[in-house]
Amino acid sequence: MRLLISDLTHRYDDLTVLDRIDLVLNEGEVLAVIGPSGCGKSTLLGIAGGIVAPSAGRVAVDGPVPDGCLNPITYVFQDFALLPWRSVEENVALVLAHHPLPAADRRARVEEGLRRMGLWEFRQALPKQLSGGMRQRVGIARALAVRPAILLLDEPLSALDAQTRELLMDDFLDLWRREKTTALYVTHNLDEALRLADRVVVLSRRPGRIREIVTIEEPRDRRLAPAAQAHLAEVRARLWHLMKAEAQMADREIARA
Ligand SMILES: Nc1ncnc2c1ncn2[C@@H]1O[C@H](COP(=O)(O)OP(=O)(O)OP(=O)(O)O)[C@@H](O)[C@H]1O
Repeated sequence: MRLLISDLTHRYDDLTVLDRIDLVLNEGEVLAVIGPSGCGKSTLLGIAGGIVAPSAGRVAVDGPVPDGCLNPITYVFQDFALLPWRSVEENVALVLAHHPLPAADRRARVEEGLRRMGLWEFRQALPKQLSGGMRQRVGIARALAVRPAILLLDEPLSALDAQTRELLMDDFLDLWRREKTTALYVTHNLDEALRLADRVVVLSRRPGRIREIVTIEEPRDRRLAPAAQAHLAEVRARLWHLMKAEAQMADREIARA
């Protein structure tokens, strides 16, 4: 399934946050969105997920809904958004609560999501008994339980320390190696974008406009290999050059406000 965003503009009252965004997320593609603080990245994700109605323009999906998919476009949140009084498996099951499913199918989906994220042994734990990384794995398992066609990830690793971020990135890579994933991935972090994305969309400072879309040619699996480093360093320099000027200007605007 593809996600098509055309001529999208969004305003909160007088504040224009996104300006004429045209973007296609292709099936099987991971598209990272980076840009300075406040440039409208989360708003873009909210509009893509149907939570925020755009002021102008359109978001459409194209292609058949895959078998077993209960919610074609599904979120993974930055702050995990788990219910603290529910166990891991109950948190995952929650997204299935409003779907009329046979009990066996419900159980199978929960188990599948938990196993895919290495959480099966922890199914009866409460969120507070888990590390931050494990909590985010629960958030991902919950998203997977609906078998989404498109994942929307809003800075999913930003609440985690650097080591845990590395581990979670490995989890994403494992998951995406095993099965085709289509994802829009908002991040502040250039290194995450360079490890995980097929293409990187650089937004300008607010109002967010597309400054450039940079393709990372190196296959994801080979990005840690020495032979990939020259290409990745070149892409990183290009992305940083684009981001730096925007971030500096955004910083000055925030300082003046
Ligand atoms: N519901 C809202 N009502 C009014 N203004 C909002 C609302 N949501 C966001 N904004 C403002 O819109 C702008 C864009 O916000 P958004 O969260 O989309 O940016 P962002 O790029 O994701 O920011 P960050 O990188 O800091 O997370 C910000 O100035 C924010 O304060």
